[in-house]
Amino acid sequence: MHLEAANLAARRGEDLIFEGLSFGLEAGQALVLTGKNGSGKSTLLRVVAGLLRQERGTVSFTDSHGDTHKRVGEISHYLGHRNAMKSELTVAENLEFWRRFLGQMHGPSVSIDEAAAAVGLEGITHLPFGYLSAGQQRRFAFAKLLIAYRPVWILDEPTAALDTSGDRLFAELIEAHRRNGGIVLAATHQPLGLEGVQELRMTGFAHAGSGVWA
Ligand SMILES: Nc1ncnc2c1ncn2[C@@H]1O[C@H](COP(=O)(O)OP(=O)(O)OP(=O)(O)O)[C@@H](O)[C@H]1O
Repeated sequence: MHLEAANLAARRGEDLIFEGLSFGLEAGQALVLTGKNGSGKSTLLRVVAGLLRQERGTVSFTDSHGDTHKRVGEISHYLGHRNAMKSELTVAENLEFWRRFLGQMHGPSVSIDEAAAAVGLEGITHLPFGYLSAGQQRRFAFAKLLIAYRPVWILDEPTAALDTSGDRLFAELIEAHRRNGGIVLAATHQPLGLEGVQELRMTGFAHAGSGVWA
């Protein structure tokens, strides 16, 4: 399994945000994007997820059978700044919608109740999503990743609005995904507490450098 980005460039409006950006991730590996506000982290994640068209370059995913997919969004979960849930539907209705919409790929997935328990919120899936606190909403947005398997997780500020126990819990769920051979690409302003991840420091306006997470 392999996620490959080669020579990517992306533009927002008139500005070239980055160019010549390449990385490769094998099963179990994670890449964390860091950098100041506006440096292009969300832009890169959206390009990889297929939500934004790149100016140049390619993104591809090769599965465990050696088949290459150009539409990485189809084999990915994308957790953006917004939670992608309807406020007026219950948590269970929202997650059921996503389960049906996403369909099942071969790989580990759990029931809605199990996913709620995994994010520490069992027993409240009957509530409208809009009734929940910001942290509870973020936890259920993350539960979406557990109910339908996708090998690649693309996460934009996944721990925004979370308390300390939520931070730890998300780190454990991400690590479990990696242990199962999953690939993670995440943007963050704070360390996610993940083991052995690579870091890509985004600098914006076509200057990006890479290093190793300290
Ligand atoms: N729709 C848009 N049209 C024009 N410019 C945009 C658009 N969206 C983002 N930008 C610009 O692209 C640049 C990169 O934005 P991006 O959201 O990728 O940054 P980021 O590193 O994720 O920031 P943050 O840490 O604040 O989330 C910024 O200068 C931003 O103003």
